[in-house]
Order: sequence, then C-alpha cells, then structure tokens
Amino acid sequence: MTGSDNGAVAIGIDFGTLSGRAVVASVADGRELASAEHVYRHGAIEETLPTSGAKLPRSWALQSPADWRDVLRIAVPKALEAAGVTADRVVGIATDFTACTVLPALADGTPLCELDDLAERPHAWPKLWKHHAAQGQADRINALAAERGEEWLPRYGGKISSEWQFAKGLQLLEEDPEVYGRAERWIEAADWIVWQLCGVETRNNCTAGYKGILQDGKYPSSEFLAALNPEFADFVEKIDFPIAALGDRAGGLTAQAAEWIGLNEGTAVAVGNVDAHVTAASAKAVGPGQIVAIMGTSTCHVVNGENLTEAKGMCGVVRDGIVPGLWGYEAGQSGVGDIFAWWVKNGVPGEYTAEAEKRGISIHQYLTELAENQNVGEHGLVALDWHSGNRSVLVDHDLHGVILGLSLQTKPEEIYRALVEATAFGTRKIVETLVGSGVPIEEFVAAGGLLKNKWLMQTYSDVLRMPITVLTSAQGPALGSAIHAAVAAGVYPDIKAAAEAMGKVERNAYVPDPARADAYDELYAVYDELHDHFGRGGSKALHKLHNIAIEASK
Ligand SMILES: Nc1ncnc2c1ncn2[C@@H]1O[C@H](COP(=O)(O)OP(=O)(O)O)[C@@H](O)[C@H]1O
Ligand SMILES: O=C(CO)[C@@H](O)[C@@H](O)COP(=O)(O)O
Repeated sequence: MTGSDNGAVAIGIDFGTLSGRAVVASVADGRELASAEHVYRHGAIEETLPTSGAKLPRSWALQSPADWRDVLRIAVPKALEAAGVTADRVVGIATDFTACTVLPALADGTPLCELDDLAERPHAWPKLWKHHAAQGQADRINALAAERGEEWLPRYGGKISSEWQFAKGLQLLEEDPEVYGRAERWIEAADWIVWQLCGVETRNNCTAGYKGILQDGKYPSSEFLAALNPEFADFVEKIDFPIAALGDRAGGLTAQAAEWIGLNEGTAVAVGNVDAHVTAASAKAVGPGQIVAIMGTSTCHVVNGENLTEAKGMCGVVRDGIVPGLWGYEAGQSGVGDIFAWWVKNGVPGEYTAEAEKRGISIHQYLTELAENQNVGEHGLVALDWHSGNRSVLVDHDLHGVILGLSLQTKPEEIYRALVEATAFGTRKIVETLVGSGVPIEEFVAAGGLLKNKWLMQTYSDVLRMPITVLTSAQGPALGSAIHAAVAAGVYPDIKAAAEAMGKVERNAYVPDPARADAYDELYAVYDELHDHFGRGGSKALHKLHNIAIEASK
C-alpha cells in the first residue's frame, strides 16, 4: 500500500505469529500512507529446532528473535520508502506483539538461543504464545493457588493459562534447569523489542498484568512459588523491572536501532503493547462496554469496564490494562483461523484445491461459496472449537476439537461451515459469560484478518444477535501502535484523544437476521451441551485421548 502526505507521521509495527507488519500513518487523521509485511524466515517453529533439526515435542511452539529484528530492518524501511516519508517527519514509533511470547535472556538482553553453547537447547528459544506444553505446570499453579486462596487467582477467572509467563517459566525450570539458571531475564517479546529499540528495559503494564500475574503492584509471593518448586522461589527476580504505562514514552531510538530502521536517533519509542489490546485504539473502542474481537489465527476479546468484576473463566482483568483509568478485561479463543487452516490443509480433496486455483480464489473463499447458501443447521453438524485448546471460559489446553453429526453425506464445505460456526458459538459463550458476570457489553467491534470473509462476519452477527462494528483498517494492530506512538510523541494528550482522531470504524456493518438467529439458537444449545459435557467433567474422553497421545508420541 502506498500514498503520500507532507505532515507528521507515526510508525506502528505489529509482530504477529507468522509475520511482522509496519504501517506509516498520518498523526493528523490516521490515514495509512503505506504498509509493508515481512514474513518470518522461521515462521512459527513447531516441528523441528532450526539449529539442530531435533524434533520438538507435541504442543511446542517457538519463534526466532532474528526474525523480529528482520522486521525492523526490512519491513519498516520498505514501508517508509513506499510512503515517500523521510526520517524527520517521523515523530514516534510503537510496537505490539503476540503474547505471552516470552524469552530467556542475559542481563544485557541477549537471547539465550543466540549463545553458541545454548543454541541447540529448545528451552533457550522464545516460547510463542501458542506453546501449550506447560499445561501440567499451569494445572499445578492453579490447584495450589486455589488451595492457598491466593488473592490474584479470581482476577484470572479462577485459572491461569498454560500460555503465560509463570507456567512457561516453571516448565523451563523443570525441563532444563541449566538454561533456567542462565536466564537473567524472563521477558515478554513485547518488552524485549522496545529494549532493542531504545536501550531502556521496561515491563509494560499490559503483559505484566495479563500474562505476568502482576496485580495491585505485586507478583505472586516467593512462598507460593517455593511451594510449587523450591528452585522457583526467586523466579520474580527475572521479571521484576520498572512497570511502564501504556501510551508512555519508553525512550528514544538508540543510534544502532536508528541505523537499522533508517530513522533519526532519539525518535520517541512507545512502551510495548499486545496486538489485541492495542487494537482497541484503532477500533475507537477504548470506552467501557465496547468489546473488540481481534479475529485471526486466534481471537482475543478485550473490553473496558468502569468497575472491577471477577468474571469466571476470563483470561484476566487488569487495571489500566487496555487504557489508563479503566479496568481492562481480556478473554480469548486460542484457535480460530488456525482451525480453518487446519481443515483446509488436511481435510479438503485435491479437486477442491484445483477448482479454487483455476478460479483464482483462495480455498477459504471456495469453501465459503459452497457453504454459505445452506440453511442454518442443514449440515446436521455441531463442532467444538478447541483444536488449540480452550483459553476461555474453561481455560484448559488439553481439550481438543470435536465434530459431531458426521454422516456419509457430509461434505468438506459443511465441515468448514461447522468449524466457522463453532468459533462463533465460542465467542457467544464468552460474551454471555462476561455479561452474566456483570461486565456490561454494549457494542461488538470486530477486527483482524477474518473480516475479509463477509459470510463469516454475518454468521457471527446472527449467532451473537448483535450488530457488528468493523475496524476498516486491514492493519488494525499496527495502526493501534501508530496511535500509541503519536501519544508517546506528545501529539495527543492520551490514547482516547488519539484514537478518536486516528481510529477507523464502520458502525453496524453487519446486523443480525432474526430468522437465522433463531435457528442458530437451536444449534448453540447443542454446542452448550457438548461444551459442558466434554469441558466440565461430563466426560473425561478428551483428556484421556490427550494423555494417550502424549505417551504414545514419546
Ligand atoms: N477467507 C477466509 N475465511 C476464513 N479464514 C481465513 C480466510 N483467509 C484466511 N483465513 C484464516 O485467517 C488466519 C490469518 O488471519 P490474520 O489476521 O491474517 O493473521 P494473524 O492472526 O496471525 O494476525 C489464518 O489462520 C487463515 O486460516
Ligand atoms: O493472546 C494474545 C493476546 O493476549 C494474542 O497475542 C495471541 O492470541 C496471538 O494473536 P494472533 O492470533 O496472532 O492475532
């Protein structure tokens, strides 16, 4: 994307699961002058370790810091060039990251996987948000916290996720104590990248709260950690650094980072942020009751509230976690687009792919065309969207997907449709749980890559029985970061004012169809029944299968 403008600009960089995207936006009105993407050379590392070729265990997911630096070196200069913008017009730069994507590092920021003697140790590498191999540690943390009545536990809906800092840190300690001992820092990639940019080590309030169990200024106590494992007692020393507020200036670009990116030394660098939470700014949804669903590989739901409510099964509630001054709630589904991608890759016959190719459309589009005109329920299927586990409201990554109602007549597009519907049901479950717990929801705002599928969006509106506002930027998180950069640079007094000027939305882009919504109520009732049966103890079948698979793959 290219364009031109003569005024001041901000740069937002979104570090995703498979690529990093940079946007150059006008600080006056958020107009995107250009954007560029850099696809990570190593992608999400889920099969083998790049350095040794060793097979990674089930549920592992890693990333490479070299790929993140390449985004700075390649995508940002490309976007600047495409925008025709010179360095002196750039007032600020901000970044957002997936989370909890966390790495062990030395005190100077060197990632342990970049040390010669540790490069072949899987635990020395950054663990990507969707690394789900620490479920055993998460279960122990949750059980002990419940037993001891730890005050922070209800803030996480009664359970922390295996995706988070403490579960992943405990897994590191227990599976590779030497690497654990060498880690002087255990740091979110969101903070690490800011450190690389401005040379200042901070911990942003968002990841510290949602992923690092920082509540009311305190991390879990060393007595609690020692009770999990005596060697874990001092874990907090690896994460306890100055907390920085969202939208603040973390520092100025160092000479080295300025050279990598092609900007001026000293350019304002904003405090780190998470891809989901930062999108509330680009979606002009920073007020109470506006829930933003960032729908892509996974879906995150973020919403502000004026009051503190401890909602069961939510990912977390953090004071100032989305914008300063409000309680930020987060919930999520660990697999959404990833589930569709799984089906497209594994379940669709060659003739479908050939037909899509012939017509020059993606296989997603082709399956959508085949499925979208069916009547609701015609396929006779209901699926559970747990292929990547359940992040809300059950918080259990040992749960896996279910497709019920298959027959000899079932077609690939019908399964695709059932999977899309399952993710919409999962979102409805989250919205209903939040509302039922006392978190008001007045507007549903959608963002992310799945917006391109209009039938999918209409399905969400029908299933939720809510109109949907859409973020009209294709680069929601990166634009959100550019908004934070403008605040850090002092162009706006706060995130709300900057979001109002620079955010991009279309209200009521989708409205529910009453007949389809009624029909979906019936399917949702089946989803609800299966959800509780497999997820809340009616059947242990999914856990048994998970354990059998772990043992069998050893
Ligand atoms: N037309 C489509 N309909 C539904 N899902 C799609 C479509 N095209 C791509 N996807 C899914 O969208 C996901 C990518 O979403 P995107 O927002 O671009 O990525 P990310 O979440 O990593 O930022 C992939 O998981 C892919 O399977
Ligand atoms: O979990 C969070 C945020 O809390 C996300 O970073 C994570 O789900 C990854 O998001 P994407 O699917 O890459 O958009």
